[in-house]
Amino acid sequence: MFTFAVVWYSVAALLLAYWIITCIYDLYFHPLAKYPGPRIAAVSQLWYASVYTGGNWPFIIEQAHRKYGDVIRIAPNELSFCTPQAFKDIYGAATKTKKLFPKSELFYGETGAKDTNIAYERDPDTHAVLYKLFAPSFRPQALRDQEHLIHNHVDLFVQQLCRWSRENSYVDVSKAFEWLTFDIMGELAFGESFGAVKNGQSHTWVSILLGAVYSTSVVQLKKRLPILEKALPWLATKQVLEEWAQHQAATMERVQKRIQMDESMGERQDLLTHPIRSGKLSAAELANNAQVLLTAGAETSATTLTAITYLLATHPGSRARLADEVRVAFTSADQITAAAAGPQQLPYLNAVIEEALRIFPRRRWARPASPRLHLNPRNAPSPRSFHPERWLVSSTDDSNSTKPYTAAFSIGPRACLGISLAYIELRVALAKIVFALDWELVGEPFDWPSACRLTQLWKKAPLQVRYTPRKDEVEKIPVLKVEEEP
Ligand code: HEM
Repeated sequence: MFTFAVVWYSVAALLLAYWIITCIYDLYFHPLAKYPGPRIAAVSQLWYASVYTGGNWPFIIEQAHRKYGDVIRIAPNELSFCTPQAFKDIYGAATKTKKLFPKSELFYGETGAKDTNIAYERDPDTHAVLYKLFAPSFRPQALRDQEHLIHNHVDLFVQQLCRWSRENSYVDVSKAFEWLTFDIMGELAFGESFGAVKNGQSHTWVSILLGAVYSTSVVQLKKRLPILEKALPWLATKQVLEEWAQHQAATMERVQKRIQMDESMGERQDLLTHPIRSGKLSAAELANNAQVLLTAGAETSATTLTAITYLLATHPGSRARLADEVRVAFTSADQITAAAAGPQQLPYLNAVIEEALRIFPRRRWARPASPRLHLNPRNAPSPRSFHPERWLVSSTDDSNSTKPYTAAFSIGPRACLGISLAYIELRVALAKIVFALDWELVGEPFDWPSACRLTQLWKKAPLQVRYTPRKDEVEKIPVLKVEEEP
């Protein structure tokens, strides 16, 4: 007799049979079956999802590459590569024999007009239009014109590092560098700083942005696990949704203000000057792009500066060598400029920056070649060691050593638009801090990189540092010119 129970059992048995057959197919007959990797990753998205949501993505992917090799299967239809050649093939520009490898739709989801921005846009033609609008603001002359703003922020920051260290006995640099870089990007994109360094605390706009980015990492998985799409409204709390709506409104307000300021800015240019004057983007599109410029530009530089601080504090020999280089090259802090801190002038400072970018690359990327290639021992011997000297090998050296291949800013048509700006910030900030201050970690030593988690962006573990002025140099640094936050 037909009962509901029989129907349910039959449906369950059919589903189970279907699942078993799919697993057998994925494991033995799928076109990717020959690639090694965790067995569970070959048959389901669950491995990927659990690794990603736990924040340990880079560490586990690196371990998996160490265990299984240079090409590994990380999901039923997905491979991860970690060799320089694969990186060049995947990220490089299209050629006569090679098509462009687009950003993955699994990563960015669909982009409609509402979502389009320079970093997320997948369509090459639409991206090219946006690129033409934003690129002029990142050209060398445009950046040179804005460099003095960066100096104002860095000079104030150096003074504040001393003040905070004196008053609180340490500074959590994981936060402090975010204050600095978001203030700089706020000034360069919205025409006004967030005033976080001045006030010694995060601005609400930034806290909500970072909070939302960290807490919505699960959104990244909705294309892989469609069930999440239905569950998302329940996963995000009412408060998060309300805060996010307020944040969007505040972004729009800042952009409207920036548009109104445009005429009074005269010759002065910033990152939005060209897109605004082109008249090709609506206020909503400008706001969306400004937000992505801030996130792409500030969090990345802050993470790199925090990583450099940790690496130098734990490698006193490297710090002493860097201090020697900087303190011999300059007799006062106002001689320090991005050009005067370039690779020809300060090779060791630039080697330190490259080495930190190698060890602690930016977040997970939208295509399958992993930046963990930086930690491939065939690319960089003893890859976990901080060894800036590996960047000082010259092409005329007799030894067999070569510089590692790294691509911290990516390559090809979707490479970082802000690379020159990033180097200006990193060189100026590092040179000025090293010139004026000494520093030491506070508390029990710990492995800071392993305590950080990747949830879309790096969620950095607190890093407590005590700064002390080197002689009287701090007093010589010009005092701040940053406007008060209204
Ligand atoms: C240490 C600092 C930085 C690092 C390591 C870094 C790294 C990267 C990487 C790896 C990408 C490619 C991402 C992908 O393929 O998914 C990228 C894209 C981008 N970055 Fe940066 N970045 C840094 C600083 C900056 C700064 C200061 C800005 C200035 C606003 C910026 C703006 C952008 C933009 C707009 C894109 C998207 C480019 C496009 O798709 O055309 N970045 N960055």
